[in-house]
Amino acid sequence: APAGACGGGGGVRGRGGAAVWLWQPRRQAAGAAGGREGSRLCLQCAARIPEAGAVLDLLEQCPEHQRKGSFPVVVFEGLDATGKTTVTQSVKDTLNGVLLRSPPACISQWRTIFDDEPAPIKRAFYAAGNYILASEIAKASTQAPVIIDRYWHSTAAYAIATEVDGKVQDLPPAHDEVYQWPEDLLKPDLVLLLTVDPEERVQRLQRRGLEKTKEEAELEANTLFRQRVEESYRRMVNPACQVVDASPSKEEVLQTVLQLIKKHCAM
Ligand SMILES: Nc1ncnc2c1ncn2[C@@H]1O[C@H](COP(=O)(O)OP(=O)(O)O)[C@@H](O)[C@H]1O
Ligand SMILES: Nc1ccn([C@@H]2O[C@H](COP(=O)(O)OP(=O)(O)O)[C@@H](O)[C@H]2O)c(=O)n1
Repeated sequence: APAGACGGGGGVRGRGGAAVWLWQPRRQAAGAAGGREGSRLCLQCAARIPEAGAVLDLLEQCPEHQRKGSFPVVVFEGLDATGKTTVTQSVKDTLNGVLLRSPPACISQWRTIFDDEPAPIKRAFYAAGNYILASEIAKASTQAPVIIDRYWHSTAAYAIATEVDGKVQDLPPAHDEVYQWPEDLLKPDLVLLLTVDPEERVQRLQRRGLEKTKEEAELEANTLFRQRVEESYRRMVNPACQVVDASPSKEEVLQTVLQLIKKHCAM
């Protein structure tokens, strides 16, 4: 496998803007983004994991530079239990849309394997998942509105927040290229960031009572980590996230979201 993909200071650059930071020593640990090429190289390095080969095969089957169809593509982002699953389902039903998620169904059975791997490999899995998802978005958006539960912003925000220790002030500065959408990844029309205050979020988590990912357990325990994820979300640009207060009732949140979609997307 090419040297420098997952370790060492590599000189390789992917096509996407976000690719650059995989290769900068300070940022390598997150291995977060790396665009399509970065995640491909990192998964090649992880050849000892059979599933890495399977993800690579799927990635290779997806043409580069996917283009969106004429229907709107709307992404929902936010911490766990902010209401993404609830609202995406309702929006999909209301708009007769297609509901997709990152990572896409074709690789999601391998999540637990990659979640236990070192950060760069884990991030390469999620990054590759976004490029595979882009093919599905391209296809679906020629037929109907596409609603997506997590996409690139999740991959980037969690990776940035994982790599940095400490306070929000220790994040890469606003306008840093880590907050840029990768050039080679299909862009949505609208990204909505659902936010609820920490107490409400913990209550929702408890009410739901599902098993948490390791990272989500940490999120709950670690206020600083949660703040870094949220702040990273807020710094993402091109496209930026529109912040939606998701603390009102499910019906109210749905109405707010539908209004925003109507306002920002030609339908
Ligand atoms: N607007 C809301 N008000 C109160 N509870 C909500 C609201 N939206 C979602 N919930 C509840 O909060 C929990 C987490 O919501 P969910 O949609 O699973 O979040 P996510 O997909 O972001 O993890 C669920 O039990 C859900 O029923
Ligand atoms: N596009 C994505 C989606 C998820 N992820 C990772 O998956 C975790 C969220 O998984 P989850 O099971 O809580 O997601 P939901 O089912 O709550 O949407 C985040 O902590 C990220 O590490 C990612 O990096 N990129």
